[in-house]
Amino acid sequence: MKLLIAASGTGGHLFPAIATAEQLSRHQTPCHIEWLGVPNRLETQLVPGKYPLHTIQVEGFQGKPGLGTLKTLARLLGSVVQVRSLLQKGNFQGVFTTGGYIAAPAILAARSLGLLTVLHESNALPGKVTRLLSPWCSVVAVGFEETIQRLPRAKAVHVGTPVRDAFRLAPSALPPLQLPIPDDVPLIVVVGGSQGAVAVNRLVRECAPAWFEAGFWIVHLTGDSDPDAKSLSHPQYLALPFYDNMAALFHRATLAISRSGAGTLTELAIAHLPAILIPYPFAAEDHQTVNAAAFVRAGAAKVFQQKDLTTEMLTTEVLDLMRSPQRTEMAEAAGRLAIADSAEQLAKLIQKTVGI
Ligand SMILES: CC(=O)N[C@H]1[C@@H](OP(=O)(O)OP(=O)(O)OC[C@H]2O[C@@H](n3ccc(=O)[nH]c3=O)[C@H](O)[C@@H]2O)O[C@H](CO)[C@@H](O)[C@@H]1O
Repeated sequence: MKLLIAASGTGGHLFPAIATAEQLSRHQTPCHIEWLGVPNRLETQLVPGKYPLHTIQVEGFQGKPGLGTLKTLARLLGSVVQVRSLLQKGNFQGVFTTGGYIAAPAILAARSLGLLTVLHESNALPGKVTRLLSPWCSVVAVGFEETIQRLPRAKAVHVGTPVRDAFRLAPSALPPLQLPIPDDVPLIVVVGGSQGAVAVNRLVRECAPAWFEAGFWIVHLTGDSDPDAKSLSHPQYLALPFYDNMAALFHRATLAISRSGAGTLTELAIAHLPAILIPYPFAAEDHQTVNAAAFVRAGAAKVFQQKDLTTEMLTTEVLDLMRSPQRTEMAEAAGRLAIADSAEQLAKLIQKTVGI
């Protein structure tokens, strides 16, 4: 089988696609995979060397309809033509996409050629492209069970969201050379999605002295756009713009303070890690709040809106939670949400749908 994977932009779109691609490559009948992305996005760092990467320019529809919308529409049509030609020349049999802007030309081009298309939607509240184009897909795999009801015209199946291989293997210890953290200390990990979260970073730095005093250590993944990322220094504090070995870090951590992107939530569940969630307030249609609500309902996390959360509130909440048996219950609840074999399920679905 020859498959085009259209996944672009953030870790939330790319890591599940890469995990699925790796799973497909393990199949007895190997699957030839090529990638469709956008120039200058994360895929240009993660994909080359693994799969041939084709890039096109795409953008989303923003704001009120007007001249800008017409230009975007014209560009979308242009990109559909480009993807059609790629699919035809390359003799691809199907398309797999993890949604977002890149999914629109990929699904439309595949559909216009009668090719089979599998879409994975990791968010509880499906994005615009998913809502609009899911009825055109052969099958839509969803990360949250509740999403099925939000896509009444699609053939939707709940498979969870695939995670990187390291999350599915026995947990490895944190490499002491990368993160020298004593074995017996309580550890808070702060993560703002694949791009970091400047507002959360600021809040955490203000709360940190009280947490250090309580004996906690902090690993702070700041992202690379925080100008103050290096402003805090303490023996119990390690700040990094990005860290790869999230599986080892989440398995070692006692509590996470996190945005509520679907990728991170899935990993928190697999690592049985309780969390304080602060949804990104500017995420499209506030979808991170809907993701977080599913974890709160399950008892796996607590959620605070950024606009309501003060330094005092977060300081106390963390101190209380780190000392409370409620954390264990939250960890168990997180574990119940985990679908560890999501990549296998999704790879099988693609194989069945596209026909290898
Ligand atoms: C701002 C925004 O709109 N983000 C969206 C984006 O994901 P975004 O990439 O922001 O967030 P996710 O939580 O889905 O994924 C982040 C991924 O990056 C990894 N990571 C993060 C930091 C780090 O140092 N190292 C590392 O490996 C995390 O472990 C995770 O796998 O797409 C997701 C899937 O549609 C959405 O749910 C998110 O709401």
